[in-house]
Amino acid sequence: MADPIITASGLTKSFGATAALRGIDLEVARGEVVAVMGPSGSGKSTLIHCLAGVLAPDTGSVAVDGTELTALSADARARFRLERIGFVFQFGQLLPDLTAVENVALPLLMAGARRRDANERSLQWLDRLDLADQAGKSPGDMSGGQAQRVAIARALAPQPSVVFADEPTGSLDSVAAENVLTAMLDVVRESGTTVVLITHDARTAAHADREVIVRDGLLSGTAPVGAR
Ligand SMILES: Nc1ncnc2c1ncn2[C@@H]1O[C@H](COP(=O)(O)OP(=O)(O)OP(=O)(O)O)[C@@H](O)[C@H]1O
Repeated sequence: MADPIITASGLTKSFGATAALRGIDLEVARGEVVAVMGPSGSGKSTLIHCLAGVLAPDTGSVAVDGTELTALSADARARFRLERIGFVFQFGQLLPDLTAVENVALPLLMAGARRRDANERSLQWLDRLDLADQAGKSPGDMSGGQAQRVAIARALAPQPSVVFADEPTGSLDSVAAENVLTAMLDVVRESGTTVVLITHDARTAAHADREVIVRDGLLSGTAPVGAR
């Protein structure tokens, strides 16, 4: 691969007697959108947690955007995640007492931005996700799809090297899921952000550039979307 932003090799990870990853090699190109699929319990979440530096693998190495994560201390990995990695979860995990604009500004403030700049950038990202009119609302006063788009704005606003998304539309009905996914991928492709997303849904995976299948802790296949 010409310009991989993620290079993982020989990843293994066990939890007690459970071997969650049993030797995974994976490269992801800069700007690529990769869908990770596979049965429940096959190791998908463990894989993206290792790629994102949330978990340290037992063996193997992970490099993201030129930084060897497996050589960093837990503290240094946490700093790296804050500055360079975005996360979107199935349930947005927005802070309920903050407004949309405050939720999106939070990681910018934590990374050292001034409040005024953080608010300005936060508003710009909300606008890009068609949420300008929701900026002052708290998550409880929005639809599930709107709240998920706020979570996406929050993940993208710090301009991370890679966004990891774990079932980002899994809690939404199919119409809302399609809208949220399309909104996310529009801004992702426009900004050239790399995305690795876990999904059980073939329609969601169809929006990616490539599918990667995980089975029993191993990659059982990888193919460009549309090639199957
Ligand atoms: N923190 C943990 N402690 C113990 N076992 C774990 C832990 N995390 C994952 N596992 C086990 O590792 C295996 C892989 O789990 P993982 O969550 O990576 O699978 P998954 O493919 O993401 O599943 P799902 O699609 O259901 O979310 C499973 O057998 C799971 O029970």
